[in-house]
Parts: sequence; C-alpha cells; structure tokens
Amino acid sequence: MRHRIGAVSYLNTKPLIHGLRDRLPNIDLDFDLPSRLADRLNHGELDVALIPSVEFLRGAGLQILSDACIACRGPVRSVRLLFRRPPSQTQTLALDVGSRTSAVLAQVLLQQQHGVRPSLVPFDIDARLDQIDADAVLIIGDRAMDVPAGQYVENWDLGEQWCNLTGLPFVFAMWVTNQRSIEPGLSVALQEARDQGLAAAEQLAAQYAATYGISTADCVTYFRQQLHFHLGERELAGLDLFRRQAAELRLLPATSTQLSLELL
Ligand SMILES: C=C(O[C@@H]1C=C(C(=O)O)C=C[C@H]1O)C(=O)O
Repeated sequence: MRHRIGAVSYLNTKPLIHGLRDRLPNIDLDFDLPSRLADRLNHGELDVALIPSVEFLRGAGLQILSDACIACRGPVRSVRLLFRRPPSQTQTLALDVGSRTSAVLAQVLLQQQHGVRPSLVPFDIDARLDQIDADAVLIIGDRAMDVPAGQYVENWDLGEQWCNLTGLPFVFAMWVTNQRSIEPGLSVALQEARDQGLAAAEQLAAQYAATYGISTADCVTYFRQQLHFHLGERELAGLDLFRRQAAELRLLPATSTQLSLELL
C-alpha cells in the first residue's frame, strides 16, 4: 500500500517526522499548512495527515492514528493573539489562514474572558502583520516564532492562556486517517519517528534554528519544553473541554460521544 501522508510544514513538526521516510520508504510524504492538510484529507487527496484537532472534532469518519501529536502544557511560543486595542474592545479579529484549531481557541478565549464576539477576517499567508487592519490578529507557526514584542497592547500566548485557565494541556494537531485499512506499522512508525526526533532535538535544533531566526538553545526549548508531542489522557481531557466550550459558542457541533484513544 502506498499511502499519501501530509505533514505540517512548520518547524514544530521536525521532531515528528524525523527519519519517517527511512522507516516507511513506501510513502509519499508532503508538507503543507495545517488548514490545507485538513482540506486535502477531506477531498481524498491524502490518506493520512497531521490535521488541526478541531477538524478531527468536526469531521466524520476520521480516526486518530497515533499518540504522536502537537500539543502544549504551558506557553507554546508559536500561537499568538496580538492586540492593537484592549482585548475587551476587539471588534475585528484576523485569523491566520494556516490555522483552524487556534482560530476557534482565540474566539473561545475572547468570549470567555472579555465577552466579545468579533467579526472575522482572514490573515493571508503572504500578508504581513502591518498590512492587516484588525483589532486583534491570530498568528501561528513559523511566522509567529519571532513576533516583535512591545508593539501590541497585549500579546497572548494561547497555549499559556488555555493551560492557565483550565489546568489542562491543549492539543493543536493530530495524525488522523480517513482510511479503513492502513499499512500495519504506520502507527508505530509515527510514534517511533516522534521518539527518535525528540531524542535528536539538539541535532535538529542545530540544523534548523538559524533558518527560523532563533538560537539553537531556544529551538531546543521549543522542541522539548514548549511543544508537547504525546497524546495522553490529560491531553484528551483538554480536547474534550475545548470541544464543549467551542460547542457552546456553536463553533463546533455539540456531541455526547466520549473521546478516547483507540489507535488503529
Ligand atoms: C503550535 C502550533 O500548532 C499548530 C496549530 C494549528 C492550528 O491552529 O490549527 C495546527 C497545527 C499546528 O501546527 C503552531 O503552529 O505553532
């Protein structure tokens, strides 16, 4: 079976795909924005993809494939909500078009903390921050790695906000499939790639940090402490709470099914 696998094109995914092609020589591995991966999986252009968790919660017939994921248990660094006016005065919110999960999270947090429900505009992938005329801007991934501090009224790290408010981790993205039968060993290969990638965090940081304008030490911290790559019971509890809160705002359909980690 030759599976088409889509992975996130950001720095955050380097540890997840370390050595994956060697483990699975028989795959087509492609990289894209998280939002596009979800759409491509939906359109049948991919068999397996690292998609925004909110798209898993929204979608039907999708199955979690691995306990490797992109999550956080505190500040995550690369998911930021930048305010040009005090948060309680937010009338327009620009959403990074690469995001789906954080796009919902930003709206949940704004509603919960400040009772605001802004109108939404896109923050296109080739646009610069200073070209976006919105009260608040959500920016994620590589272009959020090095946002200039001090230019904004407030600058939220959404991982930090969520974890402080709920005491639970937050899950941004997961490996899922829409296939009924998947090459045996794919799930294990994704977990082993993650384990091997994390063990090689220093090496990966030395290789990539400069390209992303950060120090090697900061990149190791990003891989080892800010990002969290294991989907466990607490991560699922965080995801479940997020789903309920998003459903209250009608940003996700309400459901009574319990999330569980039954891997293929
Ligand atoms: C931590 C991050 O998690 C990401 C956020 C996503 C989203 O908001 O939909 C999807 C995939 C992840 O890459 C990040 O991109 O910085």
